Amino acid sequence: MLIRKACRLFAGSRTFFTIAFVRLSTTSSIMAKSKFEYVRSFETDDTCLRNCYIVVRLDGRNFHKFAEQHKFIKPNDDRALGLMTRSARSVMEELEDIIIAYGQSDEFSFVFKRSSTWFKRRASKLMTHVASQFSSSYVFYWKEFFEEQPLLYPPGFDGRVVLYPTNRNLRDYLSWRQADCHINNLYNTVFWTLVQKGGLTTTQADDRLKGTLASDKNEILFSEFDINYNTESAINRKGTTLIWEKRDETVIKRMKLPNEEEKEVLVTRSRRRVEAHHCDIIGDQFWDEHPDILEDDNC
Ligand SMILES: Nc1nc2c(ncn2[C@@H]2O[C@H](COP(=O)(O)OP(=O)(O)OP(=O)(O)O)[C@@H](O)[C@H]2O)c(=O)[nH]1
Ligand SMILES: [Mg+2]
Ligand SMILES: [Mg+2]
Repeated sequence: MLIRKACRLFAGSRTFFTIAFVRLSTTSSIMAKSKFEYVRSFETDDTCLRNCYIVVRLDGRNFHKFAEQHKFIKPNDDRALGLMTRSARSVMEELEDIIIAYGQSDEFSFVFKRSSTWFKRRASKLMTHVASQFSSSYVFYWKEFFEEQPLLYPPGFDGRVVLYPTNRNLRDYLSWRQADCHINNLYNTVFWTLVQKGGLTTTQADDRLKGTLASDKNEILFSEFDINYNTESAINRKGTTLIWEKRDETVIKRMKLPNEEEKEVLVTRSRRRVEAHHCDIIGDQFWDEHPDILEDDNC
């Protein structure tokens, strides 16, 4: 009522209207904010424990079907592995504090350094950033690897966060993933060799391999197909490990010194780059050769 009167009195004064409107709307939005703000307390604290390595592992959703529909080569498709590695590289380059990543098949694990304070160590933020950067990169770079094969539908990746307090725990985690790569790849290699070269049906190949040990599988490959498993592609046997490494880079620069003509000079500088390795990470050699990856347990 009072406001309406005041409005009539000051009709024509734009300033008054503006001030009154701003005051009213501010008051009501403050009231609304305080009324609704309690919902924030429903958010749970998902801060990762300090001094632990934070591992985010992604895995392709229903990639059995995705691989069939996109005609992935069996048992290993270099295009698919290349695209996974390209996407993981993009995650490492875009997101801070990832010291090492390990991938095989449709999965990739990313390890954040122990002392990372990125996103206040909030598990959900870390995981969703990794998953979304990886997924969008997978789609973005698809054509670079699959050329004529169209992407038929948007792929998805699930994510989980696991904390490892000691260097031994972290190394054992990575060893577990590499052992999984080895077991699956040996099985898949023999299975598809029996089918593709041995003429067995998939059911017959499955039956033939029931109860066999790794040594039996190696023997089948060697004696029946002349294949030495140890000389098969390291990417497939060992998976892909990505780490940051310093490399010297030489570029040509045009320079002009006072009282001299402009000339081209070679400039060498050291740059950090994500490098891929396809080697054993279970033994000590890799870790001895790259002592900067792990932080001291006693820090
Ligand atoms: N042909 C072929 N298939 C692949 C390749 N890489 C991954 N795959 C497929 O992706 C699957 C990945 O296995 P899982 O992650 O255990 O299973 P999934 O079907 O993705 O199911 P969820 O992860 O539970 O959603 C494999 O079983 C293969 O069918 C490849 O290079 N070639
Ligand atoms: Mg999967
Ligand atoms: Mg998987």
